[in-house]
Amino acid sequence: MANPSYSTAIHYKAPAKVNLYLGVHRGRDERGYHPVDSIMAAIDYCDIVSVAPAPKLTLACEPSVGCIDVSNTCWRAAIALAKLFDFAPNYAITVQKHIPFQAGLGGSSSDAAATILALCDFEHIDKTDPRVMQAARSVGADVPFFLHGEPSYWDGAGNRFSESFAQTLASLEHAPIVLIKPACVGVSTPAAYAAFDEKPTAAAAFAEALEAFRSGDLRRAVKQFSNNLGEVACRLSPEIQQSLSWLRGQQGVLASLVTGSGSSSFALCDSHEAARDIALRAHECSLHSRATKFIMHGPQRISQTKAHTKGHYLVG
Ligand SMILES: C[C@@](CO)(OP(=O)(O)O)[C@H](O)COP(=O)(O)OP(=O)(O)OC[C@H]1O[C@@H](n2ccc(N)nc2=O)[C@H](O)[C@@H]1O
Ligand SMILES: Nc1ncnc2c1ncn2[C@@H]1O[C@H](COP(=O)(O)OP(=O)(O)O)[C@@H](O)[C@H]1O
Repeated sequence: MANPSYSTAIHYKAPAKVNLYLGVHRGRDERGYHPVDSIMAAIDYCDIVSVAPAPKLTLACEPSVGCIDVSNTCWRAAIALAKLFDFAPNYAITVQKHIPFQAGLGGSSSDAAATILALCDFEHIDKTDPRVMQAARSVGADVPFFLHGEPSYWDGAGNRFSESFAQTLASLEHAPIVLIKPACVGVSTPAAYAAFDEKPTAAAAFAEALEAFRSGDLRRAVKQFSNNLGEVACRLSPEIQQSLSWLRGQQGVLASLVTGSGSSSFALCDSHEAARDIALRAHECSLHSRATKFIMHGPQRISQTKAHTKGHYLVG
């Protein structure tokens, strides 16, 4: 693994997301993207992205995600930002992967956003410059969300900021969440959208959901949690449907849903204890699980000590 000099490296914690509402609509735009209404929130389950100056652009992921070049979102993010701001992307990027991939948790999008933010630090780029968002958008639909990081509504292809719920959903901060994922089951995002095209399912009424999220009443908002791409994921894999049904039957669950294109599902719980108990029981049922909490921000810079302590990374 390429090892950036930790004395000069910048480290970011890159959090995962869940979709609280996802409505996918028929049709594709000129880039092949479906129109969506997406309400996302970040959770405290993080990769660590480290960036250091180097003779040329290099990338390493540990453990491997099977792509360390142009097919990796961090690589694409570095190239896109460098082109827009006219600098040479001579940096070594390393990613400590903790967020499972093909899981609907947006790990690769968050890694890309963290890469962009670290390069902005090195290159003294104003992070509010619209070209920073442009670079994010060019890498993937969910990358712009991570530059904001607060619970928010995105439309277009899911990459156009529409509305923040940071104020109305302030009570979501630190709220308990449990994630579960059938072992060895992943869903490719393009495959999920292709399966949607074959047999589109209608999105839940969005106007009602939007009103509930705006109301500031979390109990009202949770009743509107919905994801029509999750239905597609359940169709593609019976294990996802089974794990979601299992989750729905657990004590302390306020609302549960497949996130994004799957394969993870999540539940907002009535206590951290309930979330931890569900995670333990899921583990006993051979499901991957993680109890954690909602956060109100995207990737955040962390100190060298936190990022790299004798090879162990402090996460979540
Ligand atoms: C489904 C969602 C929900 O948040 O997330 P994940 O499940 O991947 O986490 C997103 O729409 C995924 O966003 P992201 O993972 O960034 O997708 P991208 O890499 O940009 O796109 C991968 C492919 O998915 C399809 N795609 C993506 C977004 C969209 N609005 N319509 C699409 O049809 C396209 O085929 C595209 O080529
Ligand atoms: N930085 C990255 N981390 C993880 N996967 C990546 C990365 N860059 C590209 N990929 C590719 O993207 C695919 C899924 O990305 P991911 O964001 O984890 O999907 P999802 O959000 O649906 O879980 C992986 O199978 C992998 O091949």
